[in-house]
Amino acid sequence: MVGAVLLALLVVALATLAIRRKRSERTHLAQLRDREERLKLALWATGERYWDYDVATGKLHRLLLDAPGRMAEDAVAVSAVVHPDDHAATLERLDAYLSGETSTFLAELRVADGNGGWIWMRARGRIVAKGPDGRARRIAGTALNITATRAAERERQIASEVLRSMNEAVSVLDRNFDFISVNAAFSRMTGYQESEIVGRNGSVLDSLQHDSAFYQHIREQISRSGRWSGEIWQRRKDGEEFLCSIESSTVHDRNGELVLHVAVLNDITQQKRAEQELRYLANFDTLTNLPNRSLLSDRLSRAIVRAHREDNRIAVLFLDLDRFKDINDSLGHAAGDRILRAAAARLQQTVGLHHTVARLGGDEFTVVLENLESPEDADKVAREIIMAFEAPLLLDDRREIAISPSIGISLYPDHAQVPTELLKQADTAMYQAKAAGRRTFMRYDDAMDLVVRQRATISGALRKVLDRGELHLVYQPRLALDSSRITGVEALLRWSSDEHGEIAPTDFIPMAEESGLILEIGEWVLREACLTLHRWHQHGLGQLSMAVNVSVLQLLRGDFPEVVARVLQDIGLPPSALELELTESVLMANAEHTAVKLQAFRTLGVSLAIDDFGTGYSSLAYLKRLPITTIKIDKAFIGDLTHDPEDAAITSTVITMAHSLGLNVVAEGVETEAQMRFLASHRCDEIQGFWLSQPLDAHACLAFIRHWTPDRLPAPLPAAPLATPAVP
Ligand SMILES: Nc1nc2c(ncn2[C@@H]2O[C@H](COP(=O)(O)O[C@H]3[C@@H](O)[C@H](n4cnc5c(=O)[nH]c(N)nc54)O[C@@H]3COP(=O)(O)O)[C@@H](O)[C@H]2O)c(=O)[nH]1
Repeated sequence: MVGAVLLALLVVALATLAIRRKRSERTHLAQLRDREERLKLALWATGERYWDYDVATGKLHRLLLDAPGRMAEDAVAVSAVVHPDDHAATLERLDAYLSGETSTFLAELRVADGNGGWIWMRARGRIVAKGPDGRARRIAGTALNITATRAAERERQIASEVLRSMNEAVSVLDRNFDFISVNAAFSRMTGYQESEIVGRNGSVLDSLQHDSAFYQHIREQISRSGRWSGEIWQRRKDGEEFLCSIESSTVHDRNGELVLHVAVLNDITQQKRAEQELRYLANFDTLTNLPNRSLLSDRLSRAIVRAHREDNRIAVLFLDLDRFKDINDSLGHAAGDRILRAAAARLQQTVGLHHTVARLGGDEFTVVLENLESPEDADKVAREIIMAFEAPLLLDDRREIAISPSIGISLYPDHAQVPTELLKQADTAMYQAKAAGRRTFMRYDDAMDLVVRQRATISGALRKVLDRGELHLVYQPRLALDSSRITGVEALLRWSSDEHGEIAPTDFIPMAEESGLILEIGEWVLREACLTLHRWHQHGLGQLSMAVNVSVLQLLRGDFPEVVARVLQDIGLPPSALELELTESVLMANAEHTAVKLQAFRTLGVSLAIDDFGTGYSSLAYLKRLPITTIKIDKAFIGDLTHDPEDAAITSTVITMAHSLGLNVVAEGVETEAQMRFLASHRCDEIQGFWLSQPLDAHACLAFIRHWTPDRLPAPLPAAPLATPAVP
């Protein structure tokens, strides 16, 4: 009985155990299935694939999973699925892991995709089983398809390589305009290295040329429209500002969300500067910085359009500096340039910045006055300009120079409607202002055109003057004040034209100089004057000398000393009987060259006089270095000698100084006895002028000299009770 009970209990216990085992096995199986499901889900979710590698056989067991729950398993030889090019590298990785060099097996390799292609996998694994010898038997792990990631990475690498090698500076900024990356060109351009600028805001480049609202506005525009291009000022790391052309575009993600701003920058400062320089050169005169002819005609055209619309009047003032050529020749071109610059500044200062002042070239300037109420307004400005030039121009720290302008005025709509005509008429009026004695202005009128045409006709007639024999000489005697003796005469040229009547030398000599005809005419004068003197010598007046005027062109001509020598020789006149009169400007033109020429005349025995002394810019100290024998004080000083203490002072000083240099002094333009007395009392050597005699033709002059008696001079000469010179 006890046995039966024990047996029954045993059976029950065994049955219970069996049931429990079954239950436990079921639970275990269920857990396994659950884990497997989770593994499948995890593998599916991560995209990873499970693999198990048998080290001894080289077989690879794989779980292939396409969708949750759909898992297949295969076993393949490694060599059959791994790309042959990746074998060696993969085995190296495996060795590194198995030797303990790395803690995990990790390799990227190409694996056959089953369709004849290859996919890139990143495999990771660990030893899951070891043999009794402790060596790895199985390694298991997961593999992830990284084909797309690798392609993207490669694209990213190529893109960044391209960026790096680009000449244009490129920056990538996030949606807040913080820098994410920049290329080397960007660093070169801005001075910021990538490490310094990444994370900082784009505003770090904002310059002070624009206010912050300007930059903010641009950033808003970029955010709104996704694109922006334009030119803005930016600032480099060292603070230097530069003009930058920027092309900015925005990159969006797949959902259309703004991700990045990419900006391509170009430093266009130099390019703009070059453009500006070109524009400047095309429109401005580089010497004075005033508008040039091209910009002037543009501005004048616009002014005409405005004046037409608003029914206004415009004036064009054409201004030329008096005797600028002489100054330029005598003081040199550098000084001439300084005068032009100073004159330009004086002009602009006088008319104000709201009126256009332009330089047309040389010493010609133009002023455009707009909104004039009457023509007299233009006269007023012209007068102001002339007054402004009363004060000398500053040449440099030590030197100043007095120069006056002559101004011609034309008016729109009164005289012309187009810029070229207005300029031409103002030019014509300016010439009339010059002819009227310089340092004055003239308003254009139609009669002036006639004068211009006459000038052209005269200039044409001048070419035939020698052939037609229309030239003749008159002679003005010179008197020595100490001996009351006629010492000689000055030959003065006259033109009696059949067509045009008597033409003054002041009108035709400049034309002859302009055309070069003065060379031929000058030689004729020289020969004619020498012939006359030779005749007079033969008439027993052997002490007389002849002064002949020489123009700059004659002096500069290479063989003038030879011409003079030949004429004297041809005629048989002693060189000492000839005096050449040269103006200061003639002497100062090309001073070095001139000095050599002058010496050649002195070697020949010809005397040299400086004509019109005091009107030029030479000093007696300078003239001392030239082989001059005589100075002729200009009639401008003599005319006012008796009224103007300054002229009296200058004249007496010049006489004293010239004597100290051993020079003979002749006073020109003596018209009154009072002047003659003053000059005699100040020991002037000789006089010439209407008081003694007008210029006379050869016959009359010879008669005058023959009949000259010294009793016309009161003897002894008393000291002149005239203006007291300020300088002894
Ligand atoms: N290169 C050459 N120049 C010449 C020649 N002949 C004359 N000239 C120059 O022409 C300028 C004007 O000369 P002109 O009209 O002959 O006048 C001269 C005199 O008539 C005048 N003069 C003389 N005395 C008086 C006077 O008392 N009062 C007064 N108001 N004028 C007077 O002065 C002129 C003399 O000038 P200068 O030569 O400076 O002595 C004149 O610049 C001539 O030089 C020529 O052949 N070649």
